[in-house]
Amino acid sequence: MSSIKSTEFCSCSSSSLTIIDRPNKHLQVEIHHGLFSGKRKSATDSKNWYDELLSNVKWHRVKYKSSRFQSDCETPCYTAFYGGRKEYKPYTPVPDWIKPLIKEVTAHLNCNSDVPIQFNAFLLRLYFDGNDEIAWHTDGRTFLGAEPTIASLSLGNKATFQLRRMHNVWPCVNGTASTEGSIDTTTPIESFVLQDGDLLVMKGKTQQYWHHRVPKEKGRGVRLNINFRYIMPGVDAERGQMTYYKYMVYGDVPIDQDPPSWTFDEIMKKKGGIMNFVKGGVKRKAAAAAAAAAANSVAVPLVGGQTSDEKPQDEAEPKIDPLPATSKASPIQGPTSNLIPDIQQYLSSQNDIDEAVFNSLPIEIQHELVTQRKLQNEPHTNEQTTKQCDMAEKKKSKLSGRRGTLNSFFAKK
Ligand SMILES: O=C(O)CCC(=O)C(=O)O
Ligand SMILES: [Fe+2]
Repeated sequence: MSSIKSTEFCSCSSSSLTIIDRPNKHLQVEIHHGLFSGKRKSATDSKNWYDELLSNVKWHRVKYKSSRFQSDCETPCYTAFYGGRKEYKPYTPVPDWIKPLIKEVTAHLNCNSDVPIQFNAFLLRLYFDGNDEIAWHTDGRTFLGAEPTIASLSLGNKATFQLRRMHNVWPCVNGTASTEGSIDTTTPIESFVLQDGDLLVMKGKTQQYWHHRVPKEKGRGVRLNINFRYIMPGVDAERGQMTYYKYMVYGDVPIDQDPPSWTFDEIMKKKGGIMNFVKGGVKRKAAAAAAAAAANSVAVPLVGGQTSDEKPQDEAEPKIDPLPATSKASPIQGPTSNLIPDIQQYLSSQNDIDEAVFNSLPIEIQHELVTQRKLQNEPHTNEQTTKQCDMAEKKKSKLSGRRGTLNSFFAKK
């Protein structure tokens, strides 16, 4: 394997790094903070990768029948998969637009590493909101090697990433899948908050001894994750690659057919028609605002579901305590502060509206909703002319047409 150590793109010196190295617990994790966020563009590439992903990726929500459970399953977040080994099928070449990002992540890790690091398989996840998740799992697989280096880039909304120690996670003794009984309850769960642009790296025996997950979190907005792995040639690699494509792309759709997929804009529409209101150019801001708003909201992990590229989870989730509150979202910032009383009144009167979701909406939609409420509630005075009433009625009916879609978007889940 040729060395790809390079300082060409290296920004190691200017990024802060958290290193967790606990050999007695077989835990080896690094977090390279804020490396690839929109705010801190790299020296060589001015693209905002969050926007690039939202514009370019076609996402899947994979459905498959679990033979173990004899039931229909759906992955708990949107997924895509690029690469693997060309000699195996299925194989989707890594698209050109994402190559500079991969090059940069790889170069960055190599300038901090004595052994050459390379990646050929890329798992992409879109967590649309706090109901999307990935449950406890290990990334450990024979075809990734005994001690794989797995890098994971977070973009957009912050999220909680947790690790729990296991006794028999991978490779499982006697082929028995890990169960609740295998959790090392004497070792506390590790929790990190991954922010926009953080690159988390798991190394050494971490996959052999630890599960990780991203739990559901109330109020979380759009988050993206790219997971960088290297499928080694040889034993099990072909089957392994097939498994990735099955659980990230095809599900039960045969590989000679096109699996269903959606762009981010289509997902937004599917989620409740918000794009009907958002004119070109504003949509990225809407997603960015979603990230910012939920970043300020209180993080409360809920109970997990099932993994996606991994086999369905076969264990009851332990309930974990809610995380401590960080900072509470302010109802609204910036030029619309004169609307604060109206907005507060609006939010307190709308039991079915999630405040974090409201805060993430473009300002003009916030205005529209508040105006809509005022129109509905304000009694007409005797002084009102017929013309004014007509106009108000017209506006009311225009807005109520939009209301259904917005309400379904807002509905607290
Ligand atoms: O979204 C994340 O941070 C983690 C994703 C993950 O664990 C995986 O893709 O295997
Ligand atoms: Fe993982």
